[in-house]
Amino acid sequence: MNRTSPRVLVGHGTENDFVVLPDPDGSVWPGHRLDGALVRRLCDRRAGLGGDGVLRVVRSVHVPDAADVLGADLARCEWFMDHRNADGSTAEMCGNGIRLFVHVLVSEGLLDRATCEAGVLVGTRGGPRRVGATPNGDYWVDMGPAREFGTGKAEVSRQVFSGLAVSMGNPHLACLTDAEIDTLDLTGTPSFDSALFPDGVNVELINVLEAGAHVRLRVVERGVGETRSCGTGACAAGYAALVADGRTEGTVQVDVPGGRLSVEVTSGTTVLTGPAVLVSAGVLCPEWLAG
Ligand SMILES: N[C@@H](CCC[C@H](N)C(=O)O)C(=O)O
Repeated sequence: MNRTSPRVLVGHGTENDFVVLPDPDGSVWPGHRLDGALVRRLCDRRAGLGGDGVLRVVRSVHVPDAADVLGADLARCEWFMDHRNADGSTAEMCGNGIRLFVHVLVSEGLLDRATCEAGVLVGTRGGPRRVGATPNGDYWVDMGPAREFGTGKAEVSRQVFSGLAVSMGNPHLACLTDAEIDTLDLTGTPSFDSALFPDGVNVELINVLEAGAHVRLRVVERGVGETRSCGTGACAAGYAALVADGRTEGTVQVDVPGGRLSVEVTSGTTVLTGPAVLVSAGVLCPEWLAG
């Protein structure tokens, strides 16, 4: 390995796992180098490092499309979460990824702990999001409001589920169901109404454990398949659980296969809180990169 081998980290938020590429000045992974094919290779669980997606840690000024999505907020967001799904597509937002992103900024010495505790604004393709550390080492993210845009259906595991269409920056269909979600086979690709979701959708299947307060969630993510957690999906699920309980505000505990998240919905916003874990750090082998 030589000194020019790109650094790489692997981590997760409630077992929604990511390959993380530190690239503060945008010189290691310019857009054309980190193309869809390379993202798919990195996320391959047998031939690559494995992950539900890739997070490039880069300053906003070095991301060509950041100015388009952030507008005047570009100057307020030093850092940009350049997120890719495992299939190479980009997504507007990633609630688990952004907590890991800020954890990496601190662990790489790119952000001091005190600033992080106060909360730091991070650019995403869904707009700026404030992220901060909690006293117990978890991270909170101000995800913005859950925006409802109708109702829809999806067919998963040969069953049709109805739910609320919710935008958390990215699209979700949050389906409360009495079907025991643990028994469902979620290996297939859901079918859904493409007029309601022209850019695809993340499908949440939700069992209510305590009305408006506690749910269990499984998610089939756009661009990935079933994951062990989805932060934006947890927010959509928490919001749908509150609506089903006749409320639009409250705190919902969301249990996912990979752990537990907390979602606090108020009239103006949604705050997601949960862990971020770094697993390993190293370099990519030039031979592997050369393909
Ligand atoms: N796992 C993420 C969501 C990632 C993006 C999603 N697959 C999409 O395409 O919208 C999360 O934690 O929110």
